[in-house]
Amino acid sequence: MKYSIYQMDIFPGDPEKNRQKVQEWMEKEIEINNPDTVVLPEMWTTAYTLDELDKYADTDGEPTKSFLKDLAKKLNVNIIGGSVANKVNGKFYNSSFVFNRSGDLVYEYDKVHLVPMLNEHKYLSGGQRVPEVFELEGVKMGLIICYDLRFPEIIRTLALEGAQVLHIVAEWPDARTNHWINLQLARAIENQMYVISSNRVGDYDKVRFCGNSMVIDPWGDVLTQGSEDKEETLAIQLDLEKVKQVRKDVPIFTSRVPHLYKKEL
Ligand SMILES: O=C(O)CCC(=O)C(=O)O
Repeated sequence: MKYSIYQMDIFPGDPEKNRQKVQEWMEKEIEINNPDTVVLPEMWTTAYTLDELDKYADTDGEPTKSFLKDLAKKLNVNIIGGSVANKVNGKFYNSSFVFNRSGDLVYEYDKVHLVPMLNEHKYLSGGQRVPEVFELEGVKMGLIICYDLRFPEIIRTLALEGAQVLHIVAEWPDARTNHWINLQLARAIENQMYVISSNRVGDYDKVRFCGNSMVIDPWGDVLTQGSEDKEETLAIQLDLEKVKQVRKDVPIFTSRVPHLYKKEL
Protein backbone atom coordinates (compact mmCIF):
# COMPACT_ATOMS: atom_id res chain seq x y z
CA MET A 1 0.00 0.00 0.00
CA LYS A 2 1.41 3.36 -1.10
CA TYR A 3 1.01 6.30 1.29
CA SER A 4 1.38 10.05 1.01
CA ILE A 5 1.40 11.93 4.30
CA TYR A 6 0.84 15.66 4.43
CA GLN A 7 2.94 17.51 7.01
CA MET A 8 1.11 20.79 6.56
CA ASP A 9 0.90 24.24 8.07
CA ILE A 10 -2.68 25.35 8.82
CA PHE A 11 -4.39 28.70 8.31
CA PRO A 12 -5.99 29.42 11.72
CA GLY A 13 -9.74 29.90 11.60
CA ASP A 14 -10.03 29.64 7.81
CA PRO A 15 -11.59 26.28 6.93
CA GLU A 16 -12.32 27.26 3.32
CA LYS A 17 -8.68 28.20 2.67
CA ASN A 18 -7.46 24.98 4.33
CA ARG A 19 -9.86 22.86 2.27
CA GLN A 20 -8.62 24.52 -0.89
CA LYS A 21 -5.03 23.88 0.17
CA VAL A 22 -5.70 20.22 0.96
CA GLN A 23 -7.52 19.68 -2.32
CA GLU A 24 -4.64 21.20 -4.31
CA TRP A 25 -2.12 19.08 -2.40
CA MET A 26 -4.09 15.88 -2.98
CA GLU A 27 -4.59 16.53 -6.69
CA LYS A 28 -0.88 17.21 -7.12
CA GLU A 29 0.07 14.20 -5.02
CA ILE A 30 -2.06 11.85 -7.13
CA GLU A 31 -0.16 13.06 -10.20
CA ILE A 32 3.29 12.82 -8.60
CA ASN A 33 3.22 9.71 -6.37
CA ASN A 34 -0.20 8.19 -7.05
CA PRO A 35 -0.76 6.94 -3.45
CA ASP A 36 -3.42 4.43 -2.39
CA THR A 37 -3.91 6.33 0.85
CA VAL A 38 -3.32 9.90 2.02
CA VAL A 39 -3.05 11.17 5.61
CA LEU A 40 -3.86 14.64 7.00
CA PRO A 41 -3.01 16.15 10.44
CA GLU A 42 -5.18 17.00 13.46
CA MET A 43 -7.64 19.95 13.38
CA TRP A 44 -6.57 20.81 9.85
CA THR A 45 -9.58 22.99 8.98
CA THR A 46 -9.29 25.41 11.91
CA ALA A 47 -6.00 24.87 13.80
CA TYR A 48 -6.31 25.19 17.59
CA THR A 49 -8.72 28.16 17.52
CA LEU A 50 -10.53 26.63 20.51
CA ASP A 51 -12.20 29.81 21.77
CA GLU A 52 -13.72 30.51 18.34
CA LEU A 53 -15.03 27.07 17.45
CA ASP A 54 -18.59 28.34 17.32
CA LYS A 55 -17.60 30.23 14.19
CA TYR A 56 -15.39 27.65 12.53
CA ALA A 57 -16.30 24.10 13.58
CA ASP A 58 -18.21 21.63 11.42
CA THR A 59 -21.73 20.63 12.42
CA ASP A 60 -22.40 16.88 12.38
CA GLY A 61 -19.22 16.42 10.36
CA GLU A 62 -20.22 18.81 7.59
CA PRO A 63 -18.86 20.16 5.35
CA THR A 64 -15.76 17.98 5.95
CA LYS A 65 -17.47 14.65 5.35
CA SER A 66 -18.86 15.70 1.96
CA PHE A 67 -15.57 17.34 1.02
CA LEU A 68 -13.48 14.22 1.79
CA LYS A 69 -16.01 11.83 0.30
CA ASP A 70 -16.04 13.72 -3.02
CA LEU A 71 -12.24 13.89 -3.14
CA ALA A 72 -11.85 10.19 -2.31
CA LYS A 73 -14.17 9.23 -5.17
CA LYS A 74 -12.89 11.75 -7.65
CA LEU A 75 -9.21 10.94 -7.03
CA ASN A 76 -9.74 7.22 -6.33
CA VAL A 77 -7.79 7.39 -3.07
CA ASN A 78 -8.34 6.30 0.55
CA ILE A 79 -8.30 9.25 2.95
CA ILE A 80 -7.26 9.18 6.60
CA GLY A 81 -8.91 12.54 7.15
CA GLY A 82 -6.85 13.93 10.03
CA SER A 83 -9.32 15.47 12.45
CA VAL A 84 -11.60 18.49 12.60
CA ALA A 85 -13.52 20.43 15.24
CA ASN A 86 -17.06 19.11 15.05
CA LYS A 87 -20.26 20.25 16.81
CA VAL A 88 -22.72 17.47 17.65
CA ASN A 89 -25.81 18.09 19.82
CA GLY A 90 -24.34 21.38 21.03
CA LYS A 91 -20.97 19.89 22.09
CA PHE A 92 -17.63 20.21 20.32
CA TYR A 93 -15.54 17.13 19.56
CA ASN A 94 -12.21 16.57 17.87
CA SER A 95 -13.41 14.12 15.19
CA SER A 96 -11.70 12.04 12.59
CA PHE A 97 -13.21 10.55 9.41
CA VAL A 98 -11.81 7.84 7.13
CA PHE A 99 -13.08 7.35 3.58
CA ASN A 100 -12.20 4.58 1.17
CA ARG A 101 -11.58 5.18 -2.51
CA SER A 102 -15.24 4.51 -3.34
CA GLY A 103 -16.21 7.39 -1.08
CA ASP A 104 -17.62 5.23 1.74
CA LEU A 105 -17.13 6.47 5.30
CA VAL A 106 -15.40 3.43 6.81
CA TYR A 107 -14.58 4.85 10.23
CA GLU A 108 -15.18 7.81 12.50
CA TYR A 109 -13.68 8.55 15.86
CA ASP A 110 -13.83 11.32 18.46
CA LYS A 111 -10.60 11.98 20.38
CA VAL A 112 -11.04 10.32 23.78
CA HIS A 113 -8.21 11.91 25.77
CA LEU A 114 -8.39 15.68 26.15
CA VAL A 115 -5.20 17.62 26.76
CA PRO A 116 -4.95 19.48 30.09
CA MET A 117 -1.88 21.40 28.87
CA LEU A 118 -4.01 22.96 26.11
CA ASN A 119 -7.11 23.46 28.25
CA GLU A 120 -9.07 21.20 25.91
CA HIS A 121 -11.57 20.30 28.64
CA LYS A 122 -12.79 23.89 28.65
CA TYR A 123 -13.77 23.75 24.98
CA LEU A 124 -14.13 20.15 23.88
CA SER A 125 -15.92 16.99 24.96
CA GLY A 126 -14.05 13.71 24.95
CA GLY A 127 -15.26 10.85 22.77
CA GLN A 128 -16.92 8.01 24.65
CA ARG A 129 -15.56 5.10 22.59
CA VAL A 130 -11.96 3.96 22.41
CA PRO A 131 -10.47 3.52 18.92
CA GLU A 132 -11.60 0.46 17.00
CA VAL A 133 -10.06 -1.45 14.12
CA PHE A 134 -11.20 -0.60 10.59
CA GLU A 135 -10.13 -1.90 7.19
CA LEU A 136 -8.83 -0.33 4.02
CA GLU A 137 -7.96 -2.57 1.05
CA GLY A 138 -8.40 -5.60 3.32
CA VAL A 139 -5.77 -4.38 5.81
CA LYS A 140 -6.71 -3.96 9.47
CA MET A 141 -5.64 -0.64 10.94
CA GLY A 142 -6.26 1.91 13.67
CA LEU A 143 -6.30 5.64 14.17
CA ILE A 144 -5.61 7.82 17.20
CA ILE A 145 -5.44 11.56 17.70
CA CYS A 146 -2.33 13.22 19.16
CA TYR A 147 -2.46 13.01 23.00
CA ASP A 148 -4.01 9.50 22.65
CA LEU A 149 -0.44 8.41 21.84
CA ARG A 150 0.36 8.59 25.56
CA PHE A 151 -2.14 5.83 26.39
CA PRO A 152 -0.54 2.53 25.33
CA GLU A 153 -3.50 0.45 26.47
CA ILE A 154 -5.76 1.65 23.65
CA ILE A 155 -3.10 0.91 21.07
CA ARG A 156 -2.39 -2.54 22.49
CA THR A 157 -6.11 -3.26 22.16
CA LEU A 158 -5.97 -2.34 18.48
CA ALA A 159 -2.98 -4.65 17.99
CA LEU A 160 -4.76 -7.50 19.78
CA GLU A 161 -7.70 -6.97 17.44
CA GLY A 162 -5.39 -7.42 14.46
CA ALA A 163 -4.34 -3.90 13.46
CA GLN A 164 -1.16 -3.91 11.38
CA VAL A 165 -0.95 -0.15 10.89
CA LEU A 166 -1.50 2.66 13.40
CA HIS A 167 -2.19 6.19 12.12
CA ILE A 168 -1.56 9.17 14.37
CA VAL A 169 -2.92 12.57 13.39
CA ALA A 170 -1.46 15.38 15.45
CA GLU A 171 -0.69 18.98 16.34
CA TRP A 172 2.14 18.15 18.72
CA PRO A 173 4.00 21.13 20.24
CA ASP A 174 7.78 21.39 19.97
CA ALA A 175 8.11 21.73 23.78
CA ARG A 176 7.73 17.93 23.89
CA THR A 177 9.31 16.79 20.62
CA ASN A 178 11.30 14.02 22.33
CA HIS A 179 8.06 12.49 23.69
CA TRP A 180 6.48 12.67 20.23
CA ILE A 181 9.33 10.81 18.57
CA ASN A 182 10.10 8.27 21.29
CA LEU A 183 6.49 7.34 22.05
CA GLN A 184 5.89 6.62 18.36
CA LEU A 185 8.95 4.38 18.27
CA ALA A 186 7.79 2.60 21.42
CA ARG A 187 4.27 2.01 20.05
CA ALA A 188 5.70 0.56 16.81
CA ILE A 189 8.14 -1.75 18.61
CA GLU A 190 5.86 -2.90 21.42
CA ASN A 191 2.94 -3.61 19.09
CA GLN A 192 5.00 -4.72 16.09
CA MET A 193 2.98 -2.59 13.72
CA TYR A 194 3.61 0.18 11.22
CA VAL A 195 3.20 3.64 12.74
CA ILE A 196 2.29 6.42 10.32
CA SER A 197 1.92 9.97 11.59
CA SER A 198 1.00 13.34 10.22
CA ASN A 199 1.91 16.27 12.47
CA ARG A 200 1.49 19.91 11.53
CA VAL A 201 4.27 22.49 11.30
CA GLY A 202 4.15 26.23 11.93
CA ASP A 203 2.77 27.96 14.98
CA TYR A 204 -0.39 29.32 16.52
CA ASP A 205 -0.93 31.43 19.64
CA LYS A 206 2.76 31.24 20.66
CA VAL A 207 2.85 27.44 20.37
CA ARG A 208 5.25 26.02 17.78
CA PHE A 209 4.43 22.59 16.40
CA CYS A 210 7.19 20.10 15.78
CA GLY A 211 6.55 18.32 12.47
CA ASN A 212 8.62 15.13 12.53
CA SER A 213 5.82 13.20 10.88
CA MET A 214 7.02 9.62 10.69
CA VAL A 215 6.71 6.23 9.10
CA ILE A 216 8.14 3.54 11.38
CA ASP A 217 8.17 -0.12 10.48
CA PRO A 218 7.16 -2.97 12.85
CA TRP A 219 10.82 -3.53 13.80
CA GLY A 220 11.08 0.09 14.95
CA ASP A 221 13.16 1.34 12.04
CA VAL A 222 12.29 4.83 10.83
CA LEU A 223 11.55 4.62 7.11
CA THR A 224 10.98 8.32 6.63
CA GLN A 225 10.70 11.37 8.85
CA GLY A 226 9.64 14.96 8.23
CA SER A 227 11.65 18.00 9.21
CA GLU A 228 10.71 19.96 12.34
CA ASP A 229 9.56 23.11 10.58
CA LYS A 230 8.81 22.66 6.87
CA GLU A 231 5.72 21.68 5.00
CA GLU A 232 6.42 18.47 3.13
CA THR A 233 5.04 15.21 1.87
CA LEU A 234 6.27 11.81 3.01
CA ALA A 235 5.68 9.24 0.28
CA ILE A 236 6.29 5.58 1.06
CA GLN A 237 5.19 2.06 0.23
CA LEU A 238 4.46 -0.38 3.07
CA ASP A 239 5.48 -4.04 3.00
CA LEU A 240 2.82 -5.66 5.17
CA GLU A 241 4.64 -9.02 5.13
CA LYS A 242 7.07 -7.35 7.54
CA VAL A 243 4.41 -7.28 10.27
CA LYS A 244 4.04 -11.07 10.04
CA GLN A 245 7.80 -11.57 9.93
CA VAL A 246 8.52 -9.44 13.02
CA ARG A 247 5.67 -11.06 14.96
CA LYS A 248 7.19 -14.45 14.07
CA ASP A 249 10.78 -13.48 14.93
CA VAL A 250 9.89 -11.96 18.33
CA PRO A 251 6.55 -13.58 19.19
CA ILE A 252 5.35 -11.27 21.95
CA PHE A 253 1.69 -11.92 21.22
CA THR A 254 2.07 -15.59 22.06
CA SER A 255 4.30 -14.82 25.08
CA ARG A 256 1.68 -12.65 26.79
CA VAL A 257 0.13 -13.95 30.03
CA PRO A 258 -3.01 -11.83 30.20
CA HIS A 259 -4.54 -13.75 33.09
CA LEU A 260 -1.78 -12.25 35.27
CA TYR A 261 -2.42 -8.71 34.14
CA LYS A 262 -4.73 -6.46 36.11
CA LYS A 263 -7.88 -5.62 34.14
CA GLU A 264 -8.23 -2.09 35.49
CA LEU A 265 -4.96 -0.20 35.65
O1 LIG B 1 0.71 15.11 24.67
C1 LIG B 1 1.26 16.13 24.27
O2 LIG B 1 2.34 16.50 24.72
C2 LIG B 1 0.65 16.93 23.16
C3 LIG B 1 -0.76 16.56 22.87
C4 LIG B 1 -1.43 17.51 21.96
O3 LIG B 1 -0.90 18.55 21.63
C5 LIG B 1 -2.75 17.21 21.40
O4 LIG B 1 -3.32 16.16 21.70
O5 LIG B 1 -3.24 18.02 20.59
